[in-house]
Amino acid sequence: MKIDGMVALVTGAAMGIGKAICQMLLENGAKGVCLVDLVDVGHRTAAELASKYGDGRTIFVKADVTNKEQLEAAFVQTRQQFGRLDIVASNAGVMTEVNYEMMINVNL
Ligand SMILES: NC(=O)C1=CN([C@@H]2O[C@H](COP(=O)(O)OP(=O)(O)OC[C@H]3O[C@@H](n4cnc5c(N)ncnc54)[C@H](O)[C@@H]3O)[C@@H](O)[C@H]2O)C=CC1
Ligand SMILES: CCCCCC(=O)/C=C/[C@H]1[C@H](O)CC(=O)[C@@H]1CCCCCCC(=O)O
Repeated sequence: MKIDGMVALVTGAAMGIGKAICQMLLENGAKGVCLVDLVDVGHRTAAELASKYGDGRTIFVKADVTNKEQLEAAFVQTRQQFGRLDIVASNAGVMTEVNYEMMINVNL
């Protein structure tokens, strides 16, 4: 897939598969990537990717994907920062037997 110049938003991007998706997008020419996650580690991940792939190509928005207002704010900030939004990777997910409702809300 040709992604030169495209802008992406990736949820659950602070670590794991989400972080790897961000790396893949940046390596393949994405103009910018918005990392969305509810943990502060996302700040460090965005900075690490910026130092590797170029300043101005990543932003981090702290948001819980189950919170409509926070998630919408992430979409708005992405468009404000990069001027467009082409790709959304809905990657955030949890697996827990303790809080089934929360698991469904995050994963769906
Ligand atoms: N690792 C695996 O073997 C498999 C993973 N998956 C799916 O792939 C996705 C990523 O998995 P991993 O990278 O292994 O998980 P991970 O646990 O390493 O990373 C998940 C990220 O999602 C974030 N997150 C969790 N709840 C959130 C919320 N409410 N709002 C925003 N961010 C939230 C976490 O803070 C974390 O940074 C998940 O959806 C998982 O269900 C599916 C099958 C297998
Ligand atoms: C197949 C189990 C792999 C577990 C290794 C792992 O890294 C777990 C990651 C979880 C992450 O923290 C959030 C998740 O949802 C991941 C677990 C996904 C498990 C899928 C199991 C599918 C199946 O039952 O075959």
